[in-house]
This record gives sequence, C-alpha cells and structure tokens, in this order.
Amino acid sequence: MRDQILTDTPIVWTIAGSDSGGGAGVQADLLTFADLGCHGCSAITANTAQNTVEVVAINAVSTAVLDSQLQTLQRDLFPIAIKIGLLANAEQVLAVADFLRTLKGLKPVPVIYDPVAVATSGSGLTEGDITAEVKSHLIPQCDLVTPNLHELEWLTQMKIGGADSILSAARQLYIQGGAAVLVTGGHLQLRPGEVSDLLWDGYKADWFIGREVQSENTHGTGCTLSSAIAACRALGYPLRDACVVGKAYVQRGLRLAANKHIGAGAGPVGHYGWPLELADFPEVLVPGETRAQDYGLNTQDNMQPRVQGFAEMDSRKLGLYPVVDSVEWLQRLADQGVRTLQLRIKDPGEGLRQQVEQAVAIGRSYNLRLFINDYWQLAIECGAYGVHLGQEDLQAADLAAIQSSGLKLGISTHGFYELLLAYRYRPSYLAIGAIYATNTKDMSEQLQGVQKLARMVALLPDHPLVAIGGISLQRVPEVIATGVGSVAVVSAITKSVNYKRTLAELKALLEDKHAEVEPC
Ligand SMILES: Cc1ncc(COP(=O)(O)OP(=O)(O)O)c(N)n1
Ligand SMILES: Cc1ncsc1CCOP(=O)(O)O
Ligand SMILES: [Mg+2]
Repeated sequence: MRDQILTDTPIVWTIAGSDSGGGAGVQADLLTFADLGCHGCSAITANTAQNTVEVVAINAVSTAVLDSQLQTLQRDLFPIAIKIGLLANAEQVLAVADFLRTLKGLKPVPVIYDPVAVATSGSGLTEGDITAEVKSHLIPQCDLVTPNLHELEWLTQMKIGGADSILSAARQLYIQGGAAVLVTGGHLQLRPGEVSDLLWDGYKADWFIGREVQSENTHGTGCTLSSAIAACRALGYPLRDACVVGKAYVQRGLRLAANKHIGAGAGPVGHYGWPLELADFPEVLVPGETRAQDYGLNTQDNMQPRVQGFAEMDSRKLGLYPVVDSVEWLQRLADQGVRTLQLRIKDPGEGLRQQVEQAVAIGRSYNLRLFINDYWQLAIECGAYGVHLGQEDLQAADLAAIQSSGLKLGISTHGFYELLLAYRYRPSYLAIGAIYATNTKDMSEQLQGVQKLARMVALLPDHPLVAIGGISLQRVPEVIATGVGSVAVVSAITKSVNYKRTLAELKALLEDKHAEVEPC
C-alpha cells in the first residue's frame, strides 16, 4: 500500500449500486461526500435501470468486476471510511466481507452499512436471498448498520410495532453482528409529526427526534444518511456526532427539495451542503421528559422529571473567563478587573466549604459572575452566582434544586451530540471543548478544533457559548472569529510568566462593553 497522498481531503468509498435516475445509490453517495468535504470513490455493484417510478433491472456486476474496482482503489486511494449500500447477491456479499476483513487487518476503517435489499415500493433489489451471508459475514465487518423498519424486520425476523420492539430488535441485531445499529424511523411515527431514529451501540440507547417534512422527494434518504455518517466519521466525528449531523443533513435536503419537481414519482432528496441551522438537527431525547414514555424510556420508578430553563445570563458574551483552582488566584484576577471566573478545585482536602465561602464573598464584593465547578450543593448553600457541571454530572446533580435556587448553570459539551443533549436543558451557558490539545486535563479523545466550533456556534447564535481547552493568547483571534462570545482559559493565565501582562492582552482581545457585568 502506498502512503496516502491526498491527506487534506478524507477519502470515503461507497460500495453500492448505480441509480440511473440519479436519486439514490452511488450518485447520492458521491454528492453527499463532496458536499461534506470528502473525496468520494465508488465500487459499483450493480447498474440498476430505474427512474422515479420504477425499478426495471438490477444488472449486477460480476464479483471479478467488483473486486477489480476494490483492489484498484485500495492501491492508491485508501479509505478513511466506507459506506456500503446495495449488494446484489450472496456472492457479492461474501466478496465484500472478505475484502473488508483483509482491509481492516491493514488499518481500522469505519464501515457503515445501509442494508438495502427491498425498494420502498416493495420490489426486491437482490438476486436471491442474501440474509444469511449478510448476518454471518458482512455485518460482523461493519461498525454501524442503518436499517429502516422493514430492513430491521428482515434482518431480525421480528415484528416491529412500537418503540419497545424497535429497541429489542436493535439489541438483537447488535448481539448477532456486533455492529452498532441506527434504526431510521421514516416508516413509523411514534408521535405525530416526529420522525425519530434510534441508536443502539451496545451500551446506550438514544432517540434522535426529527420533524416530519411534507415532500414527495424522499428517494435516496437512506443512502444519503449512511453516506453522510461515513463522511462525518472520515472527518473524525465520533459515532453519535456523525449520526446527528447525518440526520440534519438529510433533513436539510428534504426541506429544501420539498417543492422541486424531478420525475413523475418519488423525486430525490436534495444535497445542499453542511447543515448550519438548528431546526434541521434532531432533538436528543432526554430521560425524564414526558414524551420519553412514547419512546419506551422513563420506565424506572425513580426517574427524575426533566428540568428545563435555568437563570439567564445578563449577556450572550461573557468575554474572558479564567478557570482557577484557588481562592488566591480568584482574588488576584478579581483585583485585575476580571469579571467572569470559575473556581475549579480538583483536590479538595479539608477546607472545601471554607474555600467556596471565601470565593463567594470575593464574588460578591467584586460583583463577579462566579461559577463553582462540580460542587453544586455547596454552590447553592453558599449562594454562588452559578455552577458549572460536566455531562456525567447531569444525571447525578439535583437540577431542580439548582434551578429553583436561581443559580446560573453552565454545562460542558464535547461535540454535536452532547451540545444538542445539553441544550435540551436550556442552561445559562454551554461550554464547548476541548478546542485544542491541553495539558491541564486529558481531553485527547475530545478535541474539537475551530472549524467544528464555528459550526456549533452557527447552530446557537443567540445562546451564550464558551470555548475552552488549549486556548493561548495567540489562538484567541481564531477562536473569537468563530463567533463564540466567551473564552475560558486555565494555563494561559496560571502558567504565564507575567500573568498581569497576559491578562491585559487577553482582556484587550476579548472584552467589549457587552461583556461587562451589569451593575446590580
Ligand atoms: C467553562 C468550562 N467549560 C468546561 C469545563 C469542564 O467541566 P467538566 O466537564 O465538569 O470537567 P472538570 O472541569 O470537572 O474536569 C469547565 N470546568 N469550565
Ligand atoms: C477543564 C477543561 N475542560 C475542558 S478543557 C479543560 C482544560 C482547559 O485548560 P487550558 O486552558 O489550560 O487548556
Ligand atoms: Mg466538573
């Protein structure tokens, strides 16, 4: 294998059928890859003859023709991710499974399989039954399978009637093949107007709730979704982020193509670039919300009802937001005129309450926006301005108590999925990190970068957002260029050889009149 030359643009393959009508299959896949910033390659399994109203022929290629495409691609254009669509017969399934086994032995590659076997019209798309080969050979080589409800029934032989049966079947499919399962919900609305997908990755079930779009142009949605997920995986997005961005990309395509007329039947879903509007993104179902019952959740008696809506910040832009680990640092920075601060004590020792009390007293006398990290009970008891919690704290903390005490709440997020999840609580601000590599905390698996930050800021232009992680004085300009209104820093200040000078430079870059605390 040669070293990859085109390293700037991730290479994604589709192994799928050509749709002569241009709405689905390889044609939809390549449009999707290009739209999301990837270079697409294709290995065509079948030259289907179809238009928007009929599938006339499948025209499978021989396994030799398929294999020659795969081997040729592998020699020069090694994939960062692969999407698999229509495999036209059992021989092709076995050939692709064998190829993937060898390829993945060279380098791990995420493989997303959209198990296309029957067209929405009901006509079979394969030559003969491929069920056994798919289940025993192909799915074990895949990382994610994206069946719709018919395909889920086909692969599990289970009758799907509601949320519980969707989850049971997804679990069974996972146990059979070891791949995560994203069940797409286009064929069954569990609640009116909601088109929801279930992700089961062997550990956690997540419902991604989308809004129904009235459109005839739905052809190619499954192909487009699985390709968008493959593209996002190639761009380095974790599975859950890839799924929510993929769903948003399809939603945008449905919405913007709704009034187009292409052909007499089901026209193609559109391909309109990166989704930047929150309305296209699914809502992540949160435990404890009323409608979770309809999605088979909230079955435990001790489930806390969801709390939503925390005290609002006085400004969308908090400007400079130093995070420090002692009352001494707090005092120094307050003396220098910093107005938003966080006390983050990771090694509490004996006098934790006393430190929080002292911090709150400083906060009061300098009129600070003072957040206490982790210790939400102490923050409430001592009357802090706010509390900052991580994702893992959301289930454990008493959010109702934080809300009723009137404290502001900041929540950490690490990517699109967590951002959407945390936003469901409508906290006072959302933190996004780690933007860059940092020595302050091990965040190596959760680096976001400024491009992703900009895309997340675009989703919530009016909500207070804070960027954190590895932000130095030199990096501040490119961070604020994303539109984020607040920048949290630890080592840029606490490890500076001259913190007063660094602080003055940071403030000059970050603070404008909107970032000041309004006088009480
Ligand atoms: C502003 C801000 N953003 C993120 C964090 C991280 O908080 P958390 O996820 O709770 O992790 P720890 O800080 O507890 O390690 C933060 N503290 N502040
Ligand atoms: C607490 C925390 N949460 C995400 S990154 C981070 C550390 C930020 O520290 P630094 O500004 O020194 O990189
Ligand atoms: Mg914390």
